[in-house]
Amino acid sequence: MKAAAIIGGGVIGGGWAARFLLNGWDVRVFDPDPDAERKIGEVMANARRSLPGLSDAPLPEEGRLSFHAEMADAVAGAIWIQESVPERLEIKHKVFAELQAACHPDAIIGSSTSGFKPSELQAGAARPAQIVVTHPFNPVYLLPLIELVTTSANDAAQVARASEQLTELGMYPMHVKKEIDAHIADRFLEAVWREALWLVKDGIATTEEIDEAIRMGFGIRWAQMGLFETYRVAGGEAGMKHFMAQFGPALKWPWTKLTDVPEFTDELVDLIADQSDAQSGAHSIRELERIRDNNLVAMMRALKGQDWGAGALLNKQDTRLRDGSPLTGGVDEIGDLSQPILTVARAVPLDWTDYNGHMNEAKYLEAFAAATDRFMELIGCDAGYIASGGSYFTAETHIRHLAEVHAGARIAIRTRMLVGEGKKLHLFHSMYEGDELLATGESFMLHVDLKTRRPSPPSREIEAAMDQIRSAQADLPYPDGAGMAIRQPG
Ligand SMILES: NC(=O)C1=CN([C@@H]2O[C@H](COP(=O)(O)OP(=O)(O)OC[C@H]3O[C@@H](n4cnc5c(N)ncnc54)[C@H](O)[C@@H]3O)[C@@H](O)[C@H]2O)C=CC1
Ligand SMILES: C[N+](C)(C)CC(=O)CC(=O)[O-]
Repeated sequence: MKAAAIIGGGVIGGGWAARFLLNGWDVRVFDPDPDAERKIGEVMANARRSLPGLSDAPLPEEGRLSFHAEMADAVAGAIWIQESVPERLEIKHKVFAELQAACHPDAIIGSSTSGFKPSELQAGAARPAQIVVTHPFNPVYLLPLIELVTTSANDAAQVARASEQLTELGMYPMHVKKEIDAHIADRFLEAVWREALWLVKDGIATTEEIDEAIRMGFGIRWAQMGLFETYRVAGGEAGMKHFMAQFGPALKWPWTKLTDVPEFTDELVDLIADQSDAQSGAHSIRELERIRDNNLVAMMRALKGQDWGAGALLNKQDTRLRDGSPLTGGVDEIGDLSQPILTVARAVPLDWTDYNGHMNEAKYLEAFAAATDRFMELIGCDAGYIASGGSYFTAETHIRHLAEVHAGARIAIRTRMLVGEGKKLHLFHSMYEGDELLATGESFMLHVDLKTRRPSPPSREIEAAMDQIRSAQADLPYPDGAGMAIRQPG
């Protein structure tokens, strides 16, 4: 089991703790705040309902979380140390000195700093080469980008190791080789924030109007294509050169206040805080976090469907998680066939839940359909076979709901083949959380010729795989709840 030490468990340290824990790492926290344990507990509750369901593959089991009164204790055995203490250079230097006196010299020390250059963090350190910037984005448990900023003190092997660990955590390490204050993304965010502050100060727009201007338009566009790709499209058929020729001159017009910052007078701070209260004060911060997480999960899962941007990254992570698991391969590769076969193992995504606060009925069919697809693949009815003209069509389905299922629940589906002979395939799926039976789904399918759209016998290989499963499962009793119909109560 890998261990990470979290030094500073506030907004960002808490998010890092969740990212590591939910990816199977043990996490050891040091934070002098007596409320740190409660705060991380609340971040974990949000993360547990949102992060695991981003994946359509099984995540490792959650790691163990522990809190330590001494920094030296927290770093014992840690191969990754993530510093997320307040953004003050003298505090960070003091923390690095204490850390390096106690931690393993090969452990990576990543700093969450939003603005300091790695050379500033490394200055005066006992082992400068051990320290890199790993700048995350809030919420760290959902957003993949990490700006990995290094100096010439950091060797290539260390940078590769850091990138590898971050990738394993489902993140997107972007190696920023040329250090600069505030890295890449924060320079951008600061520029936008400065401009917004002027718009409020000058009475042009309220905080709410500015947020609407972002989220009703270019914000959605940025989330999927960024800036340059969006502008390339906006240049029409002539592309980027035409876009630059048309809109470049406006950059010199007096549209922006650029690097000027409005004075943070009491008046300006009150104006912005009051507008923000009027805009969002009906919700607590935890409620806003949950709304944000619901939206982020829905958007990222939509991008998964397009295999694009952050969604493409999630798909790659699913492939890594499935690799070597019993959820890939054919009948000869998955081992014991004598028990119901594991066909799905995943967490329930937030966007599978509904107004009743539990998994929507349509999603049971989606989960059981995934189990059927996996079973078809297992017996040889995979993408190649389907492309050659054979497949199965479902003729009848019956679902029973036996217990409530909530967002983040780690479910497993085990599948019995009740009939697998000739063109007939009759499956009985059981959905569990741990040992608790949550639902069953029964499907009757017919093998078809995709050209004639008529029932037809499957290939010899599929018949042989079904024979193998049938004989391995011959002694299993007929499952409880199979072959039922809806009856009149009483
Ligand atoms: N809040 C944000 O949106 C982002 C912040 N960051 C960076 O993350 C770092 C932390 O920021 P936040 O989490 O927002 O701050 P925060 O104020 O929420 O948390 C800081 C935590 O550090 C603890 N702390 C203070 N002195 C400590 C020490 N000597 N040893 C251990 N813990 C100590 C505090 O008790 C507190 O829990 C900063 O460097 C910041 O620039 C990075 C990305 C986004
Ligand atoms: C405001 N901030 C500079 C601390 C923001 C970040 O560093 C990244 C983020 O999450 O927006």
